[in-house]
Amino acid sequence: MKYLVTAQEMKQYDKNTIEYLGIPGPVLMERAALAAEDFLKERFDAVKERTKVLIFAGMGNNGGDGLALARLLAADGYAVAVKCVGDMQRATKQWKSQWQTLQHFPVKTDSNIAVDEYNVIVDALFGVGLSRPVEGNYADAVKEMNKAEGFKLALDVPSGICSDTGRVLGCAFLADVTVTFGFCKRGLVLYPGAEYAGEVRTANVGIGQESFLGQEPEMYTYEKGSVQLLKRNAAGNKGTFGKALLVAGSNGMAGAAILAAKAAYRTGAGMVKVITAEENRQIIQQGIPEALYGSCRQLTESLDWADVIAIGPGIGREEQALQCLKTVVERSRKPLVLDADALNLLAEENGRMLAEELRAQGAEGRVILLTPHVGELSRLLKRTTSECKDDLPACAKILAKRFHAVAVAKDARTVVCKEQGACYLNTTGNSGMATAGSGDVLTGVILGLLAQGMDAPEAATCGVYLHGMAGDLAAGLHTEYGVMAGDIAECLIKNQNKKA
Ligand SMILES: NC(=O)C1=CN([C@@H]2O[C@H](COP(=O)(O)OP(=O)(O)OC[C@H]3O[C@@H](n4cnc5c(N)ncnc54)[C@H](OP(=O)(O)O)[C@@H]3O)[C@@H](O)[C@H]2O)[C@@H](O)CC1
Ligand SMILES: [K+]
Repeated sequence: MKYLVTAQEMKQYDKNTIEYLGIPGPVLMERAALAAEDFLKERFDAVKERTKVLIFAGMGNNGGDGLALARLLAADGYAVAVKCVGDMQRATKQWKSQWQTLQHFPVKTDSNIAVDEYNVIVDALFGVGLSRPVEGNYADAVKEMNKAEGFKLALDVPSGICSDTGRVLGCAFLADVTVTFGFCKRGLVLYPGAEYAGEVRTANVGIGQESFLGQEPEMYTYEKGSVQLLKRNAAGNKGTFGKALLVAGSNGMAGAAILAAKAAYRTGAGMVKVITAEENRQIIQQGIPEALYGSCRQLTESLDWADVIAIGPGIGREEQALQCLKTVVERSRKPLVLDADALNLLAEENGRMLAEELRAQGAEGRVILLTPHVGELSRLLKRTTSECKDDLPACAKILAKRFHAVAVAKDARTVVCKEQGACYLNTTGNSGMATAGSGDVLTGVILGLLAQGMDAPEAATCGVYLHGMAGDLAAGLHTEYGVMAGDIAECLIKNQNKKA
């Protein structure tokens, strides 16, 4: 597990480290600068004589890191220059102290620095202290850095990227690599920040879990290779691995049901039964002969049969779909995944009572998982899609609380939230997965994991991770252009623990 922090959390952990653990701020700053220097040496030591480093320093402690890095590099024999941006009178105490020390080292700091003479550009304008859009001299500096041709390194956060949301505030530095200090910031993983950050290296500067003082970060992700599936019972039979009921596919939408059912099997479910429109019988039985088939009339008895249920992929919004949803909600209390049109129906006026019923069931302890994409989320929360996109974790949390459920908010970086506790942000997957049917596969994956007895939050996080890994494998075979949902289902669980 890897923590992802907000600016406020990071500042609190800095403060705890200094005030409670007794490690002085200048020590942390020195370690931050040393970590950045280590990285540059790893890349450029072999061509040291030809490496000229230009550091743009703001007036906060991020700028202080930049000054400390300039000193370390100069002492190591690199050609270094520093361009200060901002009013030195207003610089932080640590900045001023770094500036004084720097005067004893051969670092160019005068005003006539020609940017095109440097082949490494370091951005130390703003870190977690960015509080408003970048404008004026700062915006000019960002543009100058972006225009320069050299290798681009950001210290802590690319300037202009909001550490919490990954949004661009005004304009932002486009880095090749970001060396971030202590913990990875959320904004380096969320888009568009992730694109501006380039490759992210998280450096240990002496701020660790001891600095939480009981307040853990509210977001985490899985590192590649860290996801564990439930151990399979060698003596098990198909009943051992769970009976998964899938209500999916209206007339003409059999594909959604096939994809989800396939994904549930590929993830390890023992038995999958598909309840779908009568017209789909033949195509389902040909498309996935391993699945049991039932018509909508057999729904009630199938609810008794099932261990876990998913409803939504391809069901449409017609009366029959609403009736199926009503039956699933009212006639069963078994773990339930709601996706696609099941969510749209809940968001509509004639699904309002059903949504209320579901909320009440969630409050009484029914296991509910909701898997909306941004559009479905916006309908459920009655917010615009850009409001949801701009702060997906916050919106997912609202949904989880409203339904006392696990919310899986799907986007380029999918978020999983429970009512209480930390959110999971997924980092596997690629643009190839933005393709029809990809969400149906995810529903099947989560259903398959639930069927095997995984608890709901874990099935959601693990499911999203595995789905993304399968998408990455599929992109390896077909490129991000060529991935189709069926490829994702085919690649499930193959080498899911392959390291990056
Ligand atoms: N604590 C520690 O010991 C450690 C800290 N570390 C480092 O410190 C960094 C955080 O430092 P920080 O808190 O000083 O904030 P930082 O990002 O430098 O910027 C603040 C300055 O920018 C200004 N400002 C903001 N937005 C602006 C805008 N749009 N346009 C113009 N000005 C703007 C803001 O002005 P103000 O808002 O106060 O008017 C203030 O002057 C952190 O990212 C890491 O690199 C590491 O060394 C590890 C140990
Ligand atoms: K920076």
